[in-house]
Amino acid sequence: MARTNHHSWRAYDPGSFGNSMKFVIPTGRLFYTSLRFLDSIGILIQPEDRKLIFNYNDFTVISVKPDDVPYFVGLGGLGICGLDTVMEINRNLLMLKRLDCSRYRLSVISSMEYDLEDLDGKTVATRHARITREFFNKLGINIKILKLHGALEVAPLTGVADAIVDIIDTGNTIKKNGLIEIKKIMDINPWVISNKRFFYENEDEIKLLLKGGFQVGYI
Ligand SMILES: Nc1ncnc2c1ncn2[C@@H]1O[C@H](COP(=O)(O)OP(=O)(O)OP(=O)(O)O)[C@@H](O)[C@H]1O
Ligand SMILES: O=P(O)(O)OC[C@H]1O[C@H](OP(=O)(O)OP(=O)(O)O)[C@H](O)[C@@H]1O
Repeated sequence: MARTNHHSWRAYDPGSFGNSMKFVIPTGRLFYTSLRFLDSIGILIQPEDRKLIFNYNDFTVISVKPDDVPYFVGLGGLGICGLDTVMEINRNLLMLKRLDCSRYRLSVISSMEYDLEDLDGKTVATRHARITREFFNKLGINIKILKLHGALEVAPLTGVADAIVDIIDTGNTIKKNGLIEIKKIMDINPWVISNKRFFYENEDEIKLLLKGGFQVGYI
């Protein structure tokens, strides 16, 4: 297929490996983790301030906001993304390889020593509305969800919400703000993910690229 501009998804043929394979990585905390992983499989990217698209041999590496990685990978190619983001945004992707280099957890957090049942009828603020709804639904606990985009810790401290569902890494943020982890919902590792069609059309090459020995699974 003729390829006029390999930066454009329109010109991208997910069925053909090799000639400019897309690898979508997140900006933010996982950016350098992603570059280290790419380095380990032979894709050497030199980061540059404000630069979002990088080329290395047959690869085009594209950095987008973490929440947009599943969308771009859904169009074709491979990517790196936190498990929570895949579950929140697009579950129709393949989880190829778990990267054990770093780990977060997603937890229910509040300023009070609530039991989960105490949150029945209360408001929970989160960026992870889908995961939060499913978690409380499974327990038969009715909550109102307030969708916020960051600095969630402010919500229980100002009375805007009774609890939050948010990421904990070192625990410094909740400690600094006098908040308590009530219950862990899930551990979050970064994963190498793939568009399904792209994977099955290029399975051997991708396995070789990722050095094999990994499980292909659905969530
Ligand atoms: N150490 C980690 N382990 C696992 N997943 C991570 C880790 N760091 C970040 N993530 C993933 O990245 C997502 C967004 O994290 P981050 O805090 O980097 O976003 P952001 O602040 O919106 O990014 P940006 O700085 O570009 O605005 C998380 O929801 C999680 O999926
Ligand atoms: O346990 P810690 O190591 O303190 O990390 C947890 C904090 O990190 C994330 O926010 P981030 O820094 O991405 O900023 P945000 O609030 O704008 O999302 C998360 O939402 C917590 O606020």
